[in-house]
Amino acid sequence: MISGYWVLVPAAGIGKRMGADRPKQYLPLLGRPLLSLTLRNILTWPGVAGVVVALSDDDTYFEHLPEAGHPQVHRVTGGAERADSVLAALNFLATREAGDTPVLVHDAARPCVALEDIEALLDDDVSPSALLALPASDTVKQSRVEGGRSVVDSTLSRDSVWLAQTPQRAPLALLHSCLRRGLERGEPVTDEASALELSGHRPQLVPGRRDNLKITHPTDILLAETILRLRYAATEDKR
Ligand SMILES: Nc1ccn([C@@H]2O[C@H](COP(=O)(O)OP(=O)(O)OP(=O)(O)O)[C@@H](O)[C@H]2O)c(=O)n1
Ligand SMILES: C[C@](O)(CO)[C@H](O)COP(=O)(O)O
Repeated sequence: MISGYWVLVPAAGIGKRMGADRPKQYLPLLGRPLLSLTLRNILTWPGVAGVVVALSDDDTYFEHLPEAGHPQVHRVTGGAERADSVLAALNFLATREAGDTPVLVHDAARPCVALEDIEALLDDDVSPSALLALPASDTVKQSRVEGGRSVVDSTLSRDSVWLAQTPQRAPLALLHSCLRRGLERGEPVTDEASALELSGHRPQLVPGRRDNLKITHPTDILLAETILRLRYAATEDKR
């Protein structure tokens, strides 16, 4: 398993789809702010060299998190889109670490990622450019709009359909150059893998667990709390 990698955490979003009274990364899960749970999870991963969190320039919540004072946690100001926030974190890291430094990018909004998934992504046999992803297990429909309604256009083969998750992994200099290039071209870069793909790379897909959900809508809060409650209980039972 690789070590000495850095984890970049885009946490500068506003959570429009959550529709809460604050950015979703600060909503409570089991009584703790979501971002605190995600950072606490990350800081248990084996071999982490440091964490860079990208925050909104008007973020007044982060400084109150216990992880804000952690020596391994650094902060930068994020940007208008997730990719801009990731680029800000890469800019910070590029002045401090060698270009071959492994980097993992992990959404603040994914607190439930399991250690077994992280270990799978960090395995020595995995490509230096890789991502966790959920293989489609339902029938997959392609839609089109007819008469103002979404209707089925076709049914896709699920065998080659995966839902991208995070962390997504790549060497620092490669990700930095690919992301900069994608943004300069105005490409829709919604994850790190798409930036690499646009430059001709083919990141490896590593099967991830379904419980590594991204907290996006209100119902996801309840799902995540249930996942974490069961996980903590299972950990207690092992003691
Ligand atoms: N300008 C942005 C937008 C998003 N993110 C982060 O990227 C992650 C995944 O993005 P998403 O789930 O879309 O979060 P939001 O953009 O906050 O959600 P919404 O699209 O509903 O506003 C989140 O941790 C979010 O904080 C970020 O760092 N900078
Ligand atoms: C990066 C990501 O988690 C992969 O599924 C996802 O794209 C981030 O959420 P967004 O809504 O696209 O910003």
